[in-house]
Amino acid sequence: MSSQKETRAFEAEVSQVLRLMIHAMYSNKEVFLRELVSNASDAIDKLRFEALADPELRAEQGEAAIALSVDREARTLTIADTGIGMSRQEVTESIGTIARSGTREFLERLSGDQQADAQLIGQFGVGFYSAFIVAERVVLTTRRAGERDAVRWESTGDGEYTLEAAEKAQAGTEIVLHLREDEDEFLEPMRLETVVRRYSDHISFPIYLVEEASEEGQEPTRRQLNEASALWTRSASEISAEDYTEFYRHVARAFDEPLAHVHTTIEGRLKFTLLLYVPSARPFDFAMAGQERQGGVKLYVKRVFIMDEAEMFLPRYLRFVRGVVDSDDLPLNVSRELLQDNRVVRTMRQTAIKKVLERLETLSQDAEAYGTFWNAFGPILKEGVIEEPERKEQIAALLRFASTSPATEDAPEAQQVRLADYIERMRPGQEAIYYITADSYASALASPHLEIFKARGVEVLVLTDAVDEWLVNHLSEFQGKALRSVTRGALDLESLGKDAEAAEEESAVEDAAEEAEAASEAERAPWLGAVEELLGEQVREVRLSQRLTDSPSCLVREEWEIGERMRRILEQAGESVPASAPILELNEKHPLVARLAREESGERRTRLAELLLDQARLGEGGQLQAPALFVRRLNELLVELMDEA
Ligand SMILES: Nc1ncnc2c1ncn2[C@@H]1O[C@H](COP(=O)(O)OP(=O)(O)OP(=O)(O)O)[C@@H](O)[C@H]1O
Repeated sequence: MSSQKETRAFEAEVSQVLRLMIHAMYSNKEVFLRELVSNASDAIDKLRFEALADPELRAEQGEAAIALSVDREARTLTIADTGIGMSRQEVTESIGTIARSGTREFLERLSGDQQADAQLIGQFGVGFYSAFIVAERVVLTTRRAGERDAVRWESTGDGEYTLEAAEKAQAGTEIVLHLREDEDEFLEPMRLETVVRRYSDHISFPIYLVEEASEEGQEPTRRQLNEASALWTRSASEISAEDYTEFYRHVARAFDEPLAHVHTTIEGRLKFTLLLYVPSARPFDFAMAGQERQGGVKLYVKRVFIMDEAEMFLPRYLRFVRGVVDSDDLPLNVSRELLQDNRVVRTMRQTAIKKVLERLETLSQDAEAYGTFWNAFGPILKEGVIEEPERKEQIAALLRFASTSPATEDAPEAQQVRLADYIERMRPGQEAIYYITADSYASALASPHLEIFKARGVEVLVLTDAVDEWLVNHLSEFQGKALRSVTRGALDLESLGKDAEAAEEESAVEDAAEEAEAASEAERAPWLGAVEELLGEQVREVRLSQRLTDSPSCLVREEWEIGERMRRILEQAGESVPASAPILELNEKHPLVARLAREESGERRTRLAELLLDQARLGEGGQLQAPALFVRRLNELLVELMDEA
């Protein structure tokens, strides 16, 4: 390895983030210490873990501790840990670049508006770089445990850094902050103590403040600032709300206020502790589909850190949960493979699921907090209905939907209606829970399929998340009431129930609908057969509609068929979906349909029939194979009508 000093440029984004961060975080500058202590604690965890299997590393372990020391004359604050340290390559990778995918996404979201960006960075956090809020120069010396050579990284945070070989007796990392002019407060022991107690009391290892001796020749003294016992091992009554929050921020690498936590120790045949949190915001790198983060919790075995993102302790649909699980029964040398099919893990997982779902139930009694949760993670929780059929009913009770009878008028599209609310509001005699799936609330509301429901005052749930298409396939009923799509199957008007108060207003609508019903029950009008023939394989059947009151036509599918939206979602995901012809329903009361029924010219009948079919396709958000043809037919018809007028 070269011992020469080399100068390198930061990735362009680093300088950008640094500038922004110093500006944005200044009002809360003390958090730099939390960040550095949090990294130090992670590094000690990692060394302890690696040392389990490696006696050489064990020999290198010093006292697992973090030391803060100040040099008043030099105006420096030093944070030293006895953790795993970093190799030269690790330093370049972790400190010189922005490696975390979340950081990239964060940068993409920057708007250029300083204030908005400042807020964003506040939620995001910046880890190591936060040192530059208070330091004009940072010197990091580190030696990876098991390696001989140490490396020194130095930067003033203005676009470049230097790297050079160094000596370091103890494995670990030492960060010297050369404080900016106005930052003398961080040379004060009292100030450091307050900050450590506020943000880092939960850290499992001792954090010492090393104080210069008051008289020359004397040894420096050291004082422990934090409690230094793993937070989850303490009893809940001894842990303040702030401690819980700061611990969450540490384990989840998050900056929000968690919405809720579960903290429980089970002592029986197995002994384990769970400290699990429900975050209030979705982390930046929490993508919804594709290469999303696995989720999972930190696994400790008898208080020793074993792994991050241990996903086997929670199901996929709870992958937003963060926290720690600590088992007394697993072996310290446990591997990911071993955890996959393990009795201890299964028990811990079942307890975790039960506790988290119960906690969500309690949380749901607080509409505001639950709304925050739902907006961040609702679509993920919905996966539970699909993933875990045994708990389907329990999870379904936690779901919230938008509805045609919104809970709040100013945000009608908000997902706030519980299935139980819906059932409570059902009209007497109404048999099913009706829903419509669509790309947006607005497009759902404009759907012709909703006409009869609107006319009858029947509430319909509006499902706009992609996962809803699967959800409804797996949730065929709730509390004994079937879930039924308004776009599927034959509609039995009786099943919509009656509303005694609105009976009179309804009667006109009902009369019309009943007439249609009578007509469809009576011998099928021959013109329908003729239209069906004209449209050929494009439709399975043409029939009179009970759904429509205003629109002339709509498409309907059978319960078991793949709907138009599901087809689009699957096709976008690159899956081919076998074509199936829908049923075309026509509204006999509509003048265009009436005209179609009595039209004698074969050519005009074809044109009208095709137009009504295309309109129905557009009405459900589908695409026309030949939009130009649709336009031509429409124009021809308009011109003819103008001529007639
Ligand atoms: N004291 C340390 N000892 C060993 N490695 C460290 C230390 N501090 C930082 N690192 C390494 O540098 C990486 C980047 O640290 P940084 O604090 O910038 O981000 P992070 O810890 O990954 O995430 P966050 O921004 O949430 O803190 C860490 O993931 C770790 O690998």
